[in-house]
Amino acid sequence: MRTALTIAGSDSCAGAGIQADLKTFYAHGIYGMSVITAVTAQNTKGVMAVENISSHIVEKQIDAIFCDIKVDSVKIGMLSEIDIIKAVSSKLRQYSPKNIVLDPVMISKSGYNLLNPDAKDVLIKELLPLSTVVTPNILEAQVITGINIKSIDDMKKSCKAMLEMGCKIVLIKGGHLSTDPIDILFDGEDFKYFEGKRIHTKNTHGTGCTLSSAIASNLAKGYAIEKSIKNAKEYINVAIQNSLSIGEGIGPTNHFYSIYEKCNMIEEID
Ligand SMILES: Nc1ncnc2c1ncn2[C@@H]1O[C@H](COP(=O)(O)OP(=O)(O)OP(=O)(O)O)[C@@H](O)[C@H]1O
Ligand SMILES: Cc1ncc(COP(=O)(O)O)c(N)n1
Repeated sequence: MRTALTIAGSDSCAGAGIQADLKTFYAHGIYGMSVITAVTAQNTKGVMAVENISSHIVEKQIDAIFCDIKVDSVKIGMLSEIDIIKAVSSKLRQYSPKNIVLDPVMISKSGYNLLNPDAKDVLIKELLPLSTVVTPNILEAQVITGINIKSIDDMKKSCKAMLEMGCKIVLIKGGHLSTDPIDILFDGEDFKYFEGKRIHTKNTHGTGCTLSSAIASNLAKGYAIEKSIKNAKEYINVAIQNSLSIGEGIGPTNHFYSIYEKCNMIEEID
């Protein structure tokens, strides 16, 4: 059984964060584990409150897992404070897992700041270089690089800047474009484009979390990065197509056991 670990915040309505990640791992046939960095009180309408977990307990959760279980892939989501970012980066340096997918979560779809702005530079310095792939959305890429993104060319410039800042591979997601979404992957040499048709729904709570944990699931199975992203894009498409109109706000993506059968992703390849 392959395993994946999410290091992220809890979302009480389970559309994003730890809960979305664990559902995604399960749907891929991966044994999912979690290190909780914050507890958020949120629903489809917004985030009402956040309580961070102490960096000491974050470290202890990471130790508890790595000293006992082989971890094939790590996905990192919401880390809101400097001491938590430092604790996670130092523990990941200690255990050096093979695959790390960093989703640099900053602001929720409902507009709540999930990263303390003071912690941005530490996130960049400590976690960008440690990660196998970093998956910012357009706004996050803008905040990280300072490059305003209005076009595909701007996305490419931003990709290059992210590599100069220490990323090994970056995937800038185009969900927030006004056109059909296009995600761009850059490894320092080639650009790869993942194009899709926009699904017209307001229910996209947790799309970024779902995509990054689907990438982590595929890496855990042994797929190379490009194939992992291709599979993850198929997964997020089905999850958005079947997203749920529960609650009054931005509803969640939906996860099915059958999705991975449909995408033929049950096998482990190495
Ligand atoms: N309406 C849509 N139709 C099709 N694909 C979409 C749509 N919205 C987002 N995506 C895809 O979903 C993935 C996540 O992209 P997005 O830009 O929404 O991430 P995000 O803003 O980080 O998400 P989150 O707000 O959950 O953190 C990308 O692959 C993107 O192309
Ligand atoms: C705990 C947690 N992590 C991540 C997100 C981002 O997801 P979204 O942008 O869809 O609100 C969130 N809302 N909550």
